Amino acid sequence: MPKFAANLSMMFTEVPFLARFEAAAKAGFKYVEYLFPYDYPKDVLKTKLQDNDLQQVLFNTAAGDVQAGEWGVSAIPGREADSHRDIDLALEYALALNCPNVHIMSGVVPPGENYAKYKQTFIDNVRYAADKFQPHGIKILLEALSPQVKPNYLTASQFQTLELVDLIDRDNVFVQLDYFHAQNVDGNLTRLTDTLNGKFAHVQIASVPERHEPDEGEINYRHIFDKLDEIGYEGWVGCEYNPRGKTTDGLGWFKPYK
Ligand SMILES: O=C(O)C(=O)[C@H](O)CO
Ligand SMILES: [Mg+2]
Repeated sequence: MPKFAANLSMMFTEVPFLARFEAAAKAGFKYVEYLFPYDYPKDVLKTKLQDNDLQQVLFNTAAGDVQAGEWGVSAIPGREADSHRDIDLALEYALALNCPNVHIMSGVVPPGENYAKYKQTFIDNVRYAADKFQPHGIKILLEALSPQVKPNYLTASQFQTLELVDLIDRDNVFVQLDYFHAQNVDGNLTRLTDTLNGKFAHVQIASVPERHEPDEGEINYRHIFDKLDEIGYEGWVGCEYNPRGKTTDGLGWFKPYK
């Protein structure tokens, strides 16, 4: 049975971020993920996890200058020092929060730029991270983002990310399989799951097309959850969706998994 993690960046937004840990625990979650921890001291977040008996299972490297259109810097040629700084900071937080997975954001490739150079820059920076994280047993996750969410992101297809994982060639680097993006770009989710089996180490879910609770839209998540059980997937499933209304009003789908 899948282990579900509440995504505190998108769920429980009825309350301030630091109150979402308690809200998620009260709703029955034992695991949490969120985009970025860096606005808060490590000990504040650690206390929130401990007080609510929660395990952190994922967060991202920093986004860069979002106002300027950045969404990760690790693929941007010339920004290697920023990438390594972000990776080092992410390692500090992962160790402090006992978090087993870190998603390294690649970045946007502006039209007309040299895609191959961005790709090689990302490969080199992820290898830097993989070698630093390896001794601590922390996994690195790479994610494809659909163009309607993040135009010109380094990878849009799960197959592009799978190629990166193979080229990077490190034992602790895996695909972050977000079924919302996978359905929007690749489809064929059952066979895709078979293709990625052994190469993905985190899953995220949301309905398509609305990115709401996994109990509506064109993906049959009951089937997906059974598929994950069938292949023996032992990672977490991040609930990275925008609730239709009040978060707790939309948790009927979660009841059988508490
Ligand atoms: O956007 C997503 O699906 C993610 O999981 C990243 O964390 C942020 O782009
Ligand atoms: Mg995602």
